[in-house]
Amino acid sequence: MPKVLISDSLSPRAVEIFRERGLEVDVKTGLKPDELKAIIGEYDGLAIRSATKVTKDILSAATNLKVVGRAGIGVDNVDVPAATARGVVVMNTPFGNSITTAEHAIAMMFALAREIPAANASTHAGKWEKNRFMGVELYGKVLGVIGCGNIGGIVADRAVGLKMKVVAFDPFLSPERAQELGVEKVELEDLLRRADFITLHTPLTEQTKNILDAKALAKTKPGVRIINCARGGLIVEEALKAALDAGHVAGAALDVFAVEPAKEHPLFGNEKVICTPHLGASTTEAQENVALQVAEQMSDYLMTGAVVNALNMPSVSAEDAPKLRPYMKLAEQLGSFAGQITETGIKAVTIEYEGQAAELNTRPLTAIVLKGLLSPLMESVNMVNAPVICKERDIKVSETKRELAGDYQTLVRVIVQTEQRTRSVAGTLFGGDKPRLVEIEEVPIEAEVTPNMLFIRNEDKPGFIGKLGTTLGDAGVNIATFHLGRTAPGANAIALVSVDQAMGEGLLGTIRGLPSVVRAKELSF
Ligand SMILES: NC(=O)c1ccc[n+]([C@@H]2O[C@H](COP(=O)([O-])OP(=O)(O)OC[C@H]3O[C@@H](n4cnc5c(N)ncnc54)[C@H](O)[C@@H]3O)[C@@H](O)[C@H]2O)c1
Ligand SMILES: O=C(O)CC[C@@H](O)C(=O)O
Repeated sequence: MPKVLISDSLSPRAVEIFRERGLEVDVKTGLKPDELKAIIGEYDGLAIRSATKVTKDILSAATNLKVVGRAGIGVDNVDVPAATARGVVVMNTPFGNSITTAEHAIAMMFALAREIPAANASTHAGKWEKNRFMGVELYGKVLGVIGCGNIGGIVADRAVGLKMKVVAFDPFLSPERAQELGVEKVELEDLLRRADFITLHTPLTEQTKNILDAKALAKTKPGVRIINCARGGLIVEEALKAALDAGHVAGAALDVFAVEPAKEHPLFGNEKVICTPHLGASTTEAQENVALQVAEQMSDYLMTGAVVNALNMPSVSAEDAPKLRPYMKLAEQLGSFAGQITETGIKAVTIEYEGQAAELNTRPLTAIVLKGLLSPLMESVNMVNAPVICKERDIKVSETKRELAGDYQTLVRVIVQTEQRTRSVAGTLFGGDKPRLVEIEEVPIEAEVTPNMLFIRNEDKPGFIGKLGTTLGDAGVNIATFHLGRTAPGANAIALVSVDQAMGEGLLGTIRGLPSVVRAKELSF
């Protein structure tokens, strides 16, 4: 039974769902990195929010870990490349807290416009400072949205409802989506110059880090108010302090900080600054949503192989997972076969899907072909990191799909182009779920893949089969099955022999020395 650790505070719904789905679950929050490292090896899944840092070091001890599930959006607390390298799927819940976070940004904007926190504190202190707090209306003001994805889009929609004019900077925002939202797509400089309020909703990336630095802040409209409910590193906090102190920025509302938890900060105590402790996603509804989603996604993956919302792996729906299962086996066998008969550097791989196979979600199949292909050539390859390894090594990967599959209702063919030649291997499913090889290097054959196999390219001449059988028999190697194929009588032929044990280089050398043998290779699966 797969075992999951919940290491941050998640809604109790997550525990219920894991148990209902037949998983064992432990809840251990507030673990120090060393404490997490000491126990992570026991778990197949790790469910987190933002407090747990899933570092390379933690992952190095995660010997059984298959999936990290982030109950939320940002995965900047997970070393995704390190997880990918170890074959750990990283999932998030991209929509579960979007409305809640957008509402927090809108609440922050109202709070800034009317200085509600300071007025509240003053009134509680019995001061009744009616003349001290003079706010501004939102009506008719320009809101600049930096990052107009899920959350930015909801903020823009709400702001349009408040009769604000919304301008958005987001290189990936399509003109159609901008029109649909009723926002004007602008460049960053334009946004900075025009906005009365600026709200940030991008992920923290190399491009967005410090997007509001001293230079950018200097270009903003005097009296601008800034809201950040995305990530701390988007604003240079010292530059913001200087702009507030100079009176250029009228106010800032921050839910996120460069270093969290932020227990001390140069902006704390400043009346122009409103702070919340990363509460953007903290509503009952959002926490139920993300806990439920992450538990379901992780359970699906661990119990059925379905993949949803993964950042480092193609999606596989729960409906597709059982259909794909026999194909996954076939695809891995084909990839492994091709990898084992390939002797020189791989330049390109083409995976052809024909007939029924062409109608499937082929991305996971291609990923597992690549895993099979690379496994004989290097260590620690899995279907999560195999596509990345191919990219890093300039191995061009392509897929083709065809409706008709010749003699077969369904066919997968792997074509590997090396520095010297092209090799191919194809297979089908017999009875819908039994993988069979049906073509090797364009020669038709019909064989089941078994743990130990001998692949021979030979000249189609009499006497070859007898000599091979005698050689294997003399070496005490039992033949389980023997498959032959050729393109025409006397032409190039292949033999694929399933044997009951590994053979070793000595015996293989003898086989290579037999008349008619062009090439012999021992394969293991
Ligand atoms: N405060 C919180 O509790 C809280 C809660 C949820 C999400 N978040 C943060 O909010 C961020 C946004 O979430 P989302 O669901 O809207 O993500 P999203 O992926 O839907 O949207 C992000 C948008 O940023 C845009 N973007 C990327 N690079 C950009 C750049 N260089 N300049 C301008 N725009 C750029 C993208 O095109 C995308 O449209 C998350 O990454 C997360 O860090 C915070
Ligand atoms: O889990 C949280 O409270 C914060 C979540 C938020 O930062 C996110 O990226 O989804």
